[in-house]
Amino acid sequence: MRAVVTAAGMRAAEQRFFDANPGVDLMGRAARAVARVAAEVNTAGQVLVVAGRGNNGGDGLFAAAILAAHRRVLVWPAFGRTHDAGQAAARAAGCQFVDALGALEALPDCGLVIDAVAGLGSRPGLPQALATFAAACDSSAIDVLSVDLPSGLDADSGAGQPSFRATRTVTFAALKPCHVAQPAAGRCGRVHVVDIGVEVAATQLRQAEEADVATWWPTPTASSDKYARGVVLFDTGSARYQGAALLGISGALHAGTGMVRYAGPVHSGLILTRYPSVVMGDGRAQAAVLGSGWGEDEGASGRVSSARLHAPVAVVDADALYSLPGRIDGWLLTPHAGELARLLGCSRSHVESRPVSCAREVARVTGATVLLKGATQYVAEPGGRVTIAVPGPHWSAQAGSGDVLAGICGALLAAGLPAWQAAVAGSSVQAMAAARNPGPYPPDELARRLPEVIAGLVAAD
Ligand SMILES: NC(=O)C1=CN([C@@H]2O[C@H](COP(=O)(O)OP(=O)(O)OC[C@H]3O[C@@H](n4cnc5c(N)ncnc54)[C@H](OP(=O)(O)O)[C@@H]3O)[C@@H](O)[C@H]2O)[C@@H](O)CC1
Ligand SMILES: Nc1ncnc2c1ncn2[C@@H]1O[C@H](COP(=O)(O)OP(=O)(O)O)[C@@H](O)[C@H]1O
Repeated sequence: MRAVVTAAGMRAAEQRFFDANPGVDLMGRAARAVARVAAEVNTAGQVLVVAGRGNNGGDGLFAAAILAAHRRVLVWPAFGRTHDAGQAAARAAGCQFVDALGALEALPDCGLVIDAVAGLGSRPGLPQALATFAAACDSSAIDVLSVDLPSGLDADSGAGQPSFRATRTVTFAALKPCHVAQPAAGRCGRVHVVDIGVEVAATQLRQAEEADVATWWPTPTASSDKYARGVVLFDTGSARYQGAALLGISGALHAGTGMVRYAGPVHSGLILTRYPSVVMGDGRAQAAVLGSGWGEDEGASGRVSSARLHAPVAVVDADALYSLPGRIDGWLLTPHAGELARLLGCSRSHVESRPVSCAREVARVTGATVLLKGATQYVAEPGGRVTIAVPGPHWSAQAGSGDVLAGICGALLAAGLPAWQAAVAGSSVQAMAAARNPGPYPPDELARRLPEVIAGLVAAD
């Protein structure tokens, strides 16, 4: 699990570090890390460092000085003034200083650009000269290494802004929200989190890693039977959305559930032809999956109440989200941004600009865990902790992916995982299956790829 720290949290951690370790050269540590990754990305070519006025520029200038020992380094102080000591070090090391025009002219002869314009202090957007330069980097496809974050992004949000687009980002001590929340995260490239000695406190926002999913995944033992592994009761689908029932069941079976019961309106012939192990009708279950493919069904609250008679907890998806039976501790809600907006009575764009606080609010009010689906998948617990799932490629943005995901989460809930782990593991494993099978697979085909991903995960654990 990786901590995700806001700019204010990072500055506070840095202050605590300096109070305890006066005189330690943190900038030197940061600069050495930048130079090390720069040398990994591009071993010998000319390097162009774009340096801003603040400490981020200082990191870039000291890195320039280190790199200049072995190769030609150009420095563009984008605002004329830069960090004084950093500038002196870069000059002493023989870096050549250029202006905006010189930087643009030199670009074709460079193998790497280091973006050290702004980091934690970055305001959204770029001034014109930098925007022109960043666009030139994009169109020349040169490697860009951003220090702390691509300048122009806001450290604390996932909002897309005119900014540098990095191939790699070197950040310090912990991830920041812009590294993990889309669309900003898509501009960071591969993110290296470097330990520079600054300790960050445990955070309420974290990002899960594959190793977490491997640790949590329920694997059968010699004493397992179908009931011990968990029974999932599905009431999903409708005459119009029959496929939703098949997709959810596929998710649960390919995620390794002990048994599936189906109590929805889709004809048994259709279900059993595809999945002969499904037991038709109600019965005792460890978790239910409700709502996928219901449509605007009149009987929603009756269907939710009926499921409560058979299962202690449920995954609540799609149209069942609007028929919640009061406080539902231990349950899992799986809205996308539009559905969460309807639950909160606000606009979709409001949810998209404040995903963490919106998901937290619904979790707090209902007592359930909320999995907010989308390009970044946030799992908010009633106590306020939010875990971001392992990210995956955007091919998964298609009708039916959410139905499969509800089924996977149902299997994990039935196996006994707490709702937040079921949500994080379920959404992560779906993303991992998509990442290991790049391309436009239909959601049911991707569900069939889950077993090989899960087998690999549990074997590696
Ligand atoms: N905290 C730590 O543990 C450590 C921190 N370290 C480093 O310090 C960095 C933080 O330094 P910081 O506080 O000096 O702010 P910083 O990121 O340089 O930004 C301010 C400058 O940027 C400018 N500017 C802003 N937005 C802009 C934009 N969109 N486009 C263009 N310019 C923009 C802004 O302009 P102004 O507001 O003055 O007009 C001002 O000049 C941190 O990210 C890390 O790299 C490491 O050395 C060691 C460990
Ligand atoms: N941009 C994206 N990148 C990756 N995955 C996405 C993206 N947008 C949506 N998804 C995935 O697609 C699914 C969409 O769910 P949902 O909107 O409920 O669709 P449906 O109800 O049709 O199955 C979610 O599971 C989410 O994981």
